[in-house]
Amino acid sequence: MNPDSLVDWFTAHNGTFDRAALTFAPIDNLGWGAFALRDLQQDHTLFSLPRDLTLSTRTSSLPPLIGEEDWKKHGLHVSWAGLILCLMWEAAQGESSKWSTYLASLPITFDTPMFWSLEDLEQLKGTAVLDKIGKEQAENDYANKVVPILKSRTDLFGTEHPDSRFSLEAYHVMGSRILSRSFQVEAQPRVDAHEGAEMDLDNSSPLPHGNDDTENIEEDVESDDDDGDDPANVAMVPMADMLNARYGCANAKLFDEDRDLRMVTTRSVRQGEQIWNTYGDLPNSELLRRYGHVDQVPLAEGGIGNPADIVEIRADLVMEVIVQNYPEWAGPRSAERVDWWLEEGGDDVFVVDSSNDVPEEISSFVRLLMMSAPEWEKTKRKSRLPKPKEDEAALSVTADVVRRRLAEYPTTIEDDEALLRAEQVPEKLIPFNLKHAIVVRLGEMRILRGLLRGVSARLESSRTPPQSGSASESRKRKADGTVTSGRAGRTAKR
Ligand SMILES: C[S@@+](CC[C@H](N)C(=O)[O-])C[C@H]1O[C@@H](n2cnc3c(N)ncnc32)[C@H](O)[C@@H]1O
Repeated sequence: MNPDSLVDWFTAHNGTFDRAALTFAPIDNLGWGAFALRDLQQDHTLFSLPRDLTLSTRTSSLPPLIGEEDWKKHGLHVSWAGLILCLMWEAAQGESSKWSTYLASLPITFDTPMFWSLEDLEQLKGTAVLDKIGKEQAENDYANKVVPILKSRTDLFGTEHPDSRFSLEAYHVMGSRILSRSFQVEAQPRVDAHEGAEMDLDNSSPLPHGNDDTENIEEDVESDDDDGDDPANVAMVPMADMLNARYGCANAKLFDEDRDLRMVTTRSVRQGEQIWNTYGDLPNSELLRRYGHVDQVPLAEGGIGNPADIVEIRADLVMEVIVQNYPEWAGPRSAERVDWWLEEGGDDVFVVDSSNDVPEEISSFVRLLMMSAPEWEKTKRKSRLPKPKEDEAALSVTADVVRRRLAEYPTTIEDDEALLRAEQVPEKLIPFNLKHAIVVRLGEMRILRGLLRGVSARLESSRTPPQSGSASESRKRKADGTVTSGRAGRTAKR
């Protein structure tokens, strides 16, 4: 990559670039990055570009050549297949494409799990990454949408199949470029009443690419009133995609104006400082999946990690734990209740953050599965998810779920900490992918351990014997000397 020729190309196509304000330089393990050449005030425009210099299905020369009817007939308006085809098409045009210098500057290799070996992927077991890589879905799209149009329009794509410019490999490379570098750019900028003419690209972080999102995109494309995920809004934005991002470091952002897009400083920047965009302060699992890197910054509680880390817990694991470990608590017809939960808008995955609190959705879901038959009938009639309640049932189930969840990782926290400690010896450098996998799973396991500690402490205090003699306690005392505690009536020996 030659940043000077990129800047020359950019300005020759009506982009503006403040050469006195910023420059690009390579950085160890981050690729290229932007740096301030002098002290900059907040609201300084670093560069700007006209909308027609972005590369999307709206601006590429390919869609008009295929025609709207055929484009839709091949499903190229749904998911990223059409945009990926546009990128392959523009790259195949060589110098005659408006974007040739830009496309030539983009990476062709990636550190994302999409390109990992099966052995490396094993190291991600238990994390939120594995189910979301989307390789199979991308390959289905290629086979079912792209190959048929390649074959039916030999006047455009030639007769040689597979042509390396339109191969599956090229499809994955272009998909990964979109995944790690694209922005959400709407046809007409939204007017933000508070910010006047200048509009913040709220979704300016690059969009995800993969099978998990494809379905959402499909739904949104079909819905007239919400085009938030419309693939036509996904665009490559030359120059804006040269900025790196790190948790809490953002000092610049892309703004969408009537005629152009502008990269503007959002706070003052000192000479020599890196200019950081934001990718939305994502957890390491998402950073790795989309961008192929992880963030490690100093944490408030000590050590390093990513404060945005989260852990996903599947609702079916919670149900499994209740049915297996608490059959006496489980209300009848769990499967019917789960279906109802999903129909009422409940999630099938619960998100745990680093607050050590039981997510309200888990408490609500546990209540639903444990309520008596009459309570269940009443809840159904009201058509409202149960109010979350962090009682003994929710705490006990959560503790068991967390233990089960921790067992899904291939290692323990202690194993991974030992691996990282061993890396202090220079000749014991951990291979790149393994290091990333360790950082992702360690962040997740620490969140789970924090939650388990918090839940165990709260359970312990909820079981502390109350002052004797209260009327309600004597009502709960049983003849066999056990005392029921909590709404689910779990017994505890005194
Ligand atoms: C939008 S591009 C940014 C420009 C990129 N560095 C380049 O050389 O073209 C996103 C890519 O930059 C790299 N990157 C961005 N932020 C990073 C960070 N905090 N740590 C490591 N790599 C980072 C990752 O490879 C990511 O996929």
